[in-house]
Amino acid sequence: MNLSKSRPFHIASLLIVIIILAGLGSSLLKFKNSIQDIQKNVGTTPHEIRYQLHQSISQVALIEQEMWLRKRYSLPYNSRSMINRTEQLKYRIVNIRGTWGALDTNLDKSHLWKEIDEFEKQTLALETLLRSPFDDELEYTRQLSYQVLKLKIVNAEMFSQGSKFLRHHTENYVTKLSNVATAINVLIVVFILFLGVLSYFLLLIFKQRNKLNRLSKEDPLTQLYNRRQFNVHLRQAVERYNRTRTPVTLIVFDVDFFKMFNDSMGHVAGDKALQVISKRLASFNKEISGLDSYRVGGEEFACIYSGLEYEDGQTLAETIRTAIEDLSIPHKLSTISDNITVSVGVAHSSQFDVATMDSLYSAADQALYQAKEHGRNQSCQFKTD
Ligand SMILES: Nc1nc2c(ncn2[C@@H]2O[C@H](COP(=O)(O)OP(=O)(O)OP(=O)(O)O)[C@@H](O)[C@H]2O)c(=O)[nH]1
Repeated sequence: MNLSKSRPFHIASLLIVIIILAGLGSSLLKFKNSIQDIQKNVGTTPHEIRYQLHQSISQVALIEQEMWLRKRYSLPYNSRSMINRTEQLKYRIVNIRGTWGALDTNLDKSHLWKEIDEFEKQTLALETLLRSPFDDELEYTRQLSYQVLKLKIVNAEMFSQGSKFLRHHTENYVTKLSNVATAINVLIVVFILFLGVLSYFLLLIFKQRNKLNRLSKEDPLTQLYNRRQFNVHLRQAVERYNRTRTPVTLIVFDVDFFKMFNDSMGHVAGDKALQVISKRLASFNKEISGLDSYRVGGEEFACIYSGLEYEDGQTLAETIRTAIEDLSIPHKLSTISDNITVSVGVAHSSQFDVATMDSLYSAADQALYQAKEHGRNQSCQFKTD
């Protein structure tokens, strides 16, 4: 994977994620507002309007009833009580206007305003009549009954128009509500899909990252740690030694006469032999806690072990050397054995006042050279002068 090429892809993915999240956020906000809107315009406000309309009906019914009682018991009509009732009706009209005004609807309300105006006109006419002096009681009673009747008729009309309007309005909102519900369903599906796609891409990115991370540390032929990781670990071990005096043993070894092995057996067999040796080293890593093995060159390997004393370094080197010989990989052209052997060099941090990566590595390499010089298939410890 080309990292420089994948950067625009990552930026684009990030932008898409941000846009989708922003879209989801604003949709949820709209959804919350819609719910509040529906609550107000389908619940609270229509309920209040219905209450006001019913109140006006009962108020007019009370006026009519009082008229009838006054007629029956020959009481005066233009009493304070009757005038009070019309005043309450006027107050009711103000409330009716207010509640209708608060209803947020896209339906035309103009005919409702006309009904309310007419109702108010008839209420005022009744009030004027009640406040007016009269001479002819019979005629006055007739006019009053007629006015109450008119008031009752416009009241009934206002009530029926209002109820009809509220029914349409509610149906309208229920449609809107079902649209909102559909939108929410779509939103949920989109969100789930988005989460699915996001998880898939995240998984892909993590897998790629892990793979890249592993490849940057691993030797492709043997799956041992590579030279780069060897450098990192050796630097850390040496720094720790200089800080805390935790001893570091460095073992480097090289297959004997490997050129001849390749020449006689072929490169593929050479590769296979390197893999078999590496597998044995990998099992050492598991068996000996704190030991790490590396392929540091073509047929050159290294082991780092922190915590081992100087005297035990060569014992470990010998263990590794004999284990490789015991693999019994036939080497026909070797002049020292029938099988593949290795020569090993060992260096120990205690051999330096201030150890460095280079000094330790160069010491182990010198010891390896000594092992080769002395006939191969053996291990040598670095000797200080
Ligand atoms: N098959 C195979 N051969 C490799 C690989 N890397 C290096 N080699 C071979 O390892 C051989 C190393 O040869 P030399 O450095 O001459 O050492 P040698 O033949 O092992 O002899 P001494 O080290 O002196 O015992 C070369 O022929 C390289 O081609 C690899 O990955 N696979």
